[in-house]
Amino acid sequence: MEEKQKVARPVDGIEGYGNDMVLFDNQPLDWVDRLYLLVTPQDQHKLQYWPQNPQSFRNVLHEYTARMEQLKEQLLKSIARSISLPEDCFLNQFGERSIMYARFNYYPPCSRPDQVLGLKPHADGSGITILLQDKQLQGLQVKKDDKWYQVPIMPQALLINLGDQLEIMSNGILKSPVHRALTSSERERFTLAMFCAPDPENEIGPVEELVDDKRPRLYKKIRNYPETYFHYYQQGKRPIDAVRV
Ligand SMILES: O=C(O)CCC(=O)C(=O)O
Ligand SMILES: [Fe+2]
Repeated sequence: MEEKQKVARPVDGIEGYGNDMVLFDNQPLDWVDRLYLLVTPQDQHKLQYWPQNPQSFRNVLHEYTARMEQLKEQLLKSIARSISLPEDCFLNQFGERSIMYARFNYYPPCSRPDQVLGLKPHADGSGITILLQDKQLQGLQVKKDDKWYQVPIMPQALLINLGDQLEIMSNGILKSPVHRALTSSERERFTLAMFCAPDPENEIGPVEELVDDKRPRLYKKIRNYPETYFHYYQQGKRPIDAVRV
C-alpha cells in the first residue's frame, strides 16, 4: 500500500498509480486499479511514478519496452504489407518520436460481477496495443455484430489489438474493435497493456493509397488523438466518431 502511495497519480495527471479520473457526473467507473507510465520516448520518463520496489521493476520494464518497440515495428510493417501498402507507411506516421504507454491493470475481486465491469466497453486510442493477459483468469471480451465473445487465455502469447489510430490511417480498412473486461467474485486479475501510438505532434490521417473515388476519405486528419479520445472515452462515447468526415 505504501509503495502504491509513493507513486500515486496526482488528481490532475495521467501517470502513476490510481483509478479513473472523474471528469463528469454519472460517469461509469471501472473496477480496476492501474499503474500508467509513459515508457517511450525515454527522455520523457517521469521516474517519480516508477516504483522502486521491487528493485528489479525499472530494469525489467526498460527491457520489456525495448522488446515491445521491436515487435511494434515488425507488426506495423507486416500489417502494411498485408494490405499491399509500402511497409513504412504506418511507421512514417508514427514518426521518430512515437510514444508507448504501459498500463498495468489490476482488477480486484468484486462481489457483484453481474453489475460491475472491470473496464467499460471501449476501443483503444492507440495505433496498436500489445496485451499480456492474466495466465489464469479470463475476462476480456470483444464485440462483434452486437455480441460479446470471450477471448481465450493463451499462456505465452501476446494479444495484439488494433486501436483507433490504425483504423484512421487505414481509412477504415482495419478495424479497432470494441472490447471490455469483466470482474470475478473469486479471484483478482492482472494484465499489462502496452499502447503504441504516433507522436502526438504528428498529423495523422488515412494513407493516400487507400483514398480514391471508390473509397472516399472516411476520417479527417488529426493531431494529438489521445486528447480527443480521453474526453469521449470517459463519457462512454466512441472517440473515433469525432474524426469521421
Ligand atoms: O485487461 C484486459 O484484458 C483488457 C485491458 C484493456 O483493454 C486496456 O487496458 O485497454
Ligand atoms: Fe483496451
